[in-house]
This record gives sequence, structure tokens and C-alpha cells, in this order.
Amino acid sequence: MTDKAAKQDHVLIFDTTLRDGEQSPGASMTHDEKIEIAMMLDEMGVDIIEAGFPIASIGDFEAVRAIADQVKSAQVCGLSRAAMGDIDRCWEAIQFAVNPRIHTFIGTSPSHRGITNLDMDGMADHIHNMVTHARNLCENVQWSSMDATRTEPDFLKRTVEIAIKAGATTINIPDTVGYTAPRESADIIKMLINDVPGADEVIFATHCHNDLGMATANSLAAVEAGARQIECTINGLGERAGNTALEEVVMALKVRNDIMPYATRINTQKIMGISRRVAAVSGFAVQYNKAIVGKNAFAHESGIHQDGMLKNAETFEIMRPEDVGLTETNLVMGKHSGRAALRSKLENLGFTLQDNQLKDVFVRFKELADRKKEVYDEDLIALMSDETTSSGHDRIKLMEMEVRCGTTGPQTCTMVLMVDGEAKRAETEGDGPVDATFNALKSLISHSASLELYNVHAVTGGTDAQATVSVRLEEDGKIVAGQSSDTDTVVASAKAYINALNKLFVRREKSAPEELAG
Ligand SMILES: CC(=O)SCCNC(=O)CCNC(=O)[C@H](O)C(C)(C)COP(=O)(O)OP(=O)(O)OC[C@H]1O[C@@H](n2cnc3c(N)ncnc32)[C@H](O)[C@@H]1OP(=O)(O)O
Ligand SMILES: CC(C)C(=O)C(=O)O
Ligand SMILES: [Mg+2]
Repeated sequence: MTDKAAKQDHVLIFDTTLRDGEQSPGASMTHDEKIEIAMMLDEMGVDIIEAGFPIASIGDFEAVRAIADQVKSAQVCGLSRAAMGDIDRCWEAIQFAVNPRIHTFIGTSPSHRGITNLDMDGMADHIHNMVTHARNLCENVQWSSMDATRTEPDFLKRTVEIAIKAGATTINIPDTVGYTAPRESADIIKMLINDVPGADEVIFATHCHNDLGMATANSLAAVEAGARQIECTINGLGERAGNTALEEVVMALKVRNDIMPYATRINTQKIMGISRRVAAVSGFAVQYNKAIVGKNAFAHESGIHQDGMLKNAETFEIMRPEDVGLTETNLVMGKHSGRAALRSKLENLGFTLQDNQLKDVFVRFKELADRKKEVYDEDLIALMSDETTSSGHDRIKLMEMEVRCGTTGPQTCTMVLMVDGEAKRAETEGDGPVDATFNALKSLISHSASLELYNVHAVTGGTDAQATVSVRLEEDGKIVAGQSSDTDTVVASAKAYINALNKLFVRREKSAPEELAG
């Protein structure tokens, strides 16, 4: 869809999972994961992918550049502050994209003007200069007035007019702190469209945060008032309570097209697959009752609902599960299943595998099936997360471990790790089996990272259920997430910690190679 067409009844979908989504503490993604997500977004029909903030780090710059090089259909956008150096660095990263976009922003509300210490006149001049500079580099420029919904209306109109005159092609009106409400969100967009000279030449965008749980409603209200770009993220990932969830606005426009007659280009059948992938790589599990993509969004357990569903699915479902990429056919997976069923099942869950990957996953699937009566979808997702979170280049690998636990402490752990190809062994004690295990890791691998989060959840029911363990480690302000699953919770804990340590060392190595063994 062209930006022009979006002026009629089309709404452009601008995905910022890789930029605003990644700003959630602990949601950092690796270079390869970012490229993989960008390709999935492109394939599902996202119009604009905000790939990152190129000035933020060399890693961010390289990821944005790689995405710009590889994405074939969507526009690729980079974020930059209203500063020459940021805008130049952003252009350097995106210039070879098929359709690049520079996004530059500045906080315009009274409290945000304090961030840059500019008064109204100074900020007006600055916006003119920065948008002009961006437009001299790129013909597709988005300007955002950060904290627009708390900006004085007259000053907001003034800044929007300046940005349009300086050549911005998209004007974004962010609700940066999730403060607005639907009627106000609509009124602001209407006011700008009616009062600002040149407003009919640009696309207005809405970028809502979910602090009061109104991001989806506020975005849709803005669209009804004339905004034609929604900024959103997969699973609503993002700063604090997150951003508008892509799956929610897209499905709302599809299901209630009778009262909101606006179309998007999104292939909604790709929603479930990408949701699961983003949950796995970000380490942010989707809550069970999350709209559209939660595990229970299409599940019915109570008798009256089940009875109604059996008589007519429309009684309790306003969307068909197939429309968001869930299949109706439920293949039961177990130790008698073969590669074809595994491949088909994984494809339905959003994982497309090459033959050699399938071979490896199949071996691990059979090991799991030997230990469990039935392998559920959640087990396979956990298995795939393990497969993708640990790479063949990991410097630390768990070889064996044995833990003694019981009513008489201290609990003990004996562990053998392969560290840079060399076997290392430790015997430690702790206050509980997990503590003893983590003490073994601390004694074998020298690091000063602190454990910020330790989270266990059973991926299915039953005493043979796999446990998925997530950990977050923090070192010098940098946070890495690790995840792993196993039918043994303590083994899953060790593997999750090792996964995080491997990521930490990849990150550290970029600055200086080092010895790992403690
Ligand atoms: C609402 C949002 O999502 S905004 C985007 C938020 N995302 C991020 O901040 C993630 C990426 N950020 C970073 O990596 C770093 O903050 C960097 C590289 C951009 C800047 O790092 P530093 O130079 O160390 O600055 P620091 O982060 O401490 O402070 C921000 C600086 O940017 C300035 N600034 C903030 N926003 C803007 C803006 N829109 N335009 C121009 N300058 C701005 C501040 O005034 C401050 O400048 P000062 O140091 O002269 O007071
Ligand atoms: C940078 C801007 C668009 C932003 O993320 C916000 O204001 O929330
Ligand atoms: Mg934001």
C-alpha cells in the first residue's frame, strides 16, 4: 500500500517491536534474532518496520543496517533524536533499504522541553532545522512530537506546522506515557487535521503506550478521527506497560470492519507464529488471557460454553482461530510420531525448519517424548525456544549435573561444564537445590553479574510437565535474559543460567576477549 492510499480507508501498520519493544528492560534481542523478526514482519505485511535506534550502539546500528539490506517489501525506518549526529547515523544505517525512512523526534510538552532545555521558540527553530536536515538526506521523513498528548494544543499545532513545512511526510502524535483516553486521542488528531496548514499533505500517526490499559482504544479512536498509521508492537511489548499490540488493532479492524471500515495489509494468519517467536526471543511470555494471542484466547472449559461451541462456534467466538494462525486439526504428538507430523506441527506453531534443523530437533523431540506421555504444543514451543536460544558456538555447555535435595540441608550440586572445550567440575552446597546449582555455576565461571529475575512455570499440566525457567542477569547496567526448559526443573534452571551467561560473554567479547573459567 502506498502512503497516499492510506489517506483513504487504509491504515498503515508501523511495527516498532525491534525499537520501542526492545526498550523493555531485559527484552534485548541478538542481531540474528532481530533480522529473523524483521523478515517475519515483512512477510506478514507490515508497512513500516522501525528496526532500531542506530546511534544507540554499534550493535543497534549493525542490526538496522542488516535489516535495511535484507527486507524487500516494507519500509525500513530508524529512530534518531533531533540531533545532526543521530540523523546522519540513522541515514547511514538505512540508506540502502528499498524504501528508507528517517524518524526523528523531540519532547514538546512542558516537562519534556526540560529534557533538552529549549524554550518554545528555541524548540520551534530546532524542529525546523532537524527536519530540514533529515529531508535533505531522505524523502521519507517522520517527525514525532514526544509526549504530544501532554503538550499545549497551540504549541503542538505550531510544531506540527513547522515539521510539515520543513518536509516531514508523516507526523506522529505519541501518547508517550499512556495518559490520554479515546475521546481526547480523537480530538487531538481532529484538531491537527482541521487547524494545521498542510495537514492534508501528510499522514498522521498514532503511537500509544498502555499505562492505563487504553492503548488499543486510543489508537482506534485516533484512526476514526483521521490518523492513518498505527504504531504498535507484537504482543504489546514495550516500555513500562508496553505499546499498542499489533494483533489487537489489526484484529479489531478486521472483526469490527462494519463499524470501523479501515483495512490493513496484514496477513492475520501469521499473527500466532510471530507472537510466539517474539515471546521466545524477548523472554517475555504472553499472559494466558492476553487478547488474540493468549493461550486461553480460543480455549473453552466451562460446560455451558463448550455446549454452545459444539452447537455453533459463533456463540462464544467472535473470530475464527484459523484467522490468527491457529489450526483446528490437533495432531497429538508422542513417541510414535514421525518427522512429517513434527514438521507440520512446528509449521503451524510458526517455526519453519530446514531439513538439517528438523533432524536435530527430531532427536530432541524423541528424547522428550520418551520422558513424557504426550508432547503438547507448549512443549514443542519450549523445545524450539531452547533450540534457538542456545547456539552451536556457545562457550559454556552443561555436560552433567547431579543434585541432592531433601529435608536435611545443605543441598548439594555436582556439576561438569565444558568451558571453551575444556571440562571443569565443581561440588557446591546451597540453601536449596537451585541455590546449590547456581553456586556451582558461579564457582566455575567467573562473572560479577547479579541475578535480577528467576522465574519458573510449568508449560503443561501433569507431574511429567516440562518447566520453563527464565533468568535475567545484570552486569554494568546491561541486562541479558536466558531461558530453558526441561522436565527436571533444576536442570532447566542451570541451562537457563548458562544460556544467559553465554549471551553475556558474547556481549562482553565485543569489547574485549577474556578467560571464562573462575
Ligand atoms: C519515548 C522514547 O522511547 S524515546 C527513545 C528512548 N530510547 C533510548 O533512549 C534508547 C537509546 N538511547 C541511548 O542509547 C542513549 O540514551 C543515547 C546514545 C541516545 C544517548 O546517550 P548519552 O549521550 O549518554 O545521553 P543520555 O542518555 O545520558 O541523555 C540523553 C541526552 O539526549 C538529549 N535528548 C533526549 N531526547 C532528545 C531529542 N529528542 N532530541 C535531541 N536531544 C535529545 C538529552 O537532552 C540528553 O542530552 P544531554 O546529555 O546534553 O543532557
Ligand atoms: C520516540 C517516540 C515516538 C516514542 O517512542 C514515544 O513517544 O513513546
Ligand atoms: Mg514509545
